[in-house]
Amino acid sequence: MTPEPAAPTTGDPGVLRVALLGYGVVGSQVARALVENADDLAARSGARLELVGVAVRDASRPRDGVGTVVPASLLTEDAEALVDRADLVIEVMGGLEPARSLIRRAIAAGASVVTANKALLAAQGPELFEAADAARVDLAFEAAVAGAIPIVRPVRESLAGDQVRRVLGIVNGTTNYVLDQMTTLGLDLSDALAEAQALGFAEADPTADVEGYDAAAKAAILASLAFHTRVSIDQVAREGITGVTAADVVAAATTGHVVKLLAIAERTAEGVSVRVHPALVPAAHPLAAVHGAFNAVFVEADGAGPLMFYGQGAGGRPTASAVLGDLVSAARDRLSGGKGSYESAYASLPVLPADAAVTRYQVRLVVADRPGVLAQVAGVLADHGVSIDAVRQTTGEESADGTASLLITTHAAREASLAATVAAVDGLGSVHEITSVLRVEGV
Ligand SMILES: NC(=O)C1=CN([C@@H]2O[C@H](COP(=O)(O)OP(=O)(O)OC[C@H]3O[C@@H](n4cnc5c(N)ncnc54)[C@H](O)[C@@H]3O)[C@@H](O)[C@H]2O)C=CC1
Ligand SMILES: N[C@@H](CC=O)C(=O)O
Ligand code: NA
Repeated sequence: MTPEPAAPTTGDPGVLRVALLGYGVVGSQVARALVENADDLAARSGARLELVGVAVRDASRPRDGVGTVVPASLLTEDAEALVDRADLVIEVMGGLEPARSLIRRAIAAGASVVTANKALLAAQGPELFEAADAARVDLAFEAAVAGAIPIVRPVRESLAGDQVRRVLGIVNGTTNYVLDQMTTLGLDLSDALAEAQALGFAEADPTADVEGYDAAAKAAILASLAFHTRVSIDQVAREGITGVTAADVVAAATTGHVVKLLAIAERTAEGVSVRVHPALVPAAHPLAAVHGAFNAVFVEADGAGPLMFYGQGAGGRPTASAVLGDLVSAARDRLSGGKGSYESAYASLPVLPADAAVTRYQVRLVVADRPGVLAQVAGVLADHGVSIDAVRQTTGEESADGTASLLITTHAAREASLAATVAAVDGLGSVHEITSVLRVEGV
């Protein structure tokens, strides 16, 4: 039997009660907009969106905007009680718990939920979506992927009649900011990361950014939507940017590339492949021009062809914009007695292992500078079925220590073949060091 649609519970059909869970970088901007733009939001929603409380860990701590924009009396440390008296719940506290339990509690009570929490959705999304579907309430999450950029809605709704083949992009603002500062200003990773944290781009634990977990969560969400298949974060092949050195960034520039952390989700004949890793992108590619905390996502679909989405992927106000868009939609759905779009996982495609991915590579190595070494290295690649596209010697023939630096670019090869090849090359007596192995994308 279809459950009855959830209905506003205030008793006043002209008011919807909004609970805000979290008053950090994003939550403080959401609260500000709810108060300052109340009339516009009411006109667009069809009801006043009344902020009835803000859950924080320590209500006595002074905070920007509290006591001026937001009445201090709205702050509470009792998130459960707050959820129990809301029609719409905004979860911007982050983390798995208590966010998950509070969202479950809200849904069970018939409230609609808006969240920016990609870590939670990529780990436990299916359970939450099923609960929301059963209760016929919205669980909206545009802010969870690429901040302000409308990407969740286009992939889930606008492309629902098409066949998406590939999603590729920059989906983490912090790492893009860090790599950009390393490339353009020569900053080191830790200094650039400290700046990104100060600007409010990074996660509470920035390891999630620099080790690629945040991008992997977003890749899992996008792949799930694009391919109508459940993909969880642990099915995403992940490599962060902590292994990217200043020398990699400089070497990339000498070959006309920039280093970017990419998220790639592809539909292949065998299933779905989802990966996150640093990659060399040609300097002329549009992704190379994505600077600071901006994000960009390319989507390729059979009918639509190529699509490109670009904008601010992190930061309080941009992310709050996505949260508020979802809030207005959820309010409208509620007032019309229905629920917005459903998540669909009907295709249930197999999610392929990491080593099935196929891509091009650039390998930098230091070898003994003597005749026959290049042929030896090339032979190892050939033995493993990895074909060479170009070889470049990057130190002159008169190098003082008798070594030469080589830069080998391969044609597309399977990840597994490349890994075996690199191990075999590393074992050659004439090879002193493999300096870096980076994938090449966007060619
Ligand atoms: N900062 C950004 O640019 C973006 C953040 N997000 C997501 O938005 C969410 C919030 O991020 P930020 O605002 O940056 O984090 P934040 O760390 O600045 O703020 C989190 C807030 O939640 C509160 N909080 C955490 N646990 C709590 C608990 N158990 N009880 C009560 N309050 C609690 C904290 O005290 C803090 O006020 C996260 O899920 C994040 O991944 C999504 C897109 C962009
Ligand atoms: N830490 C994230 C915030 C937005 O999702 C990022 O840097 O992209
Ligand atoms: Na978004």
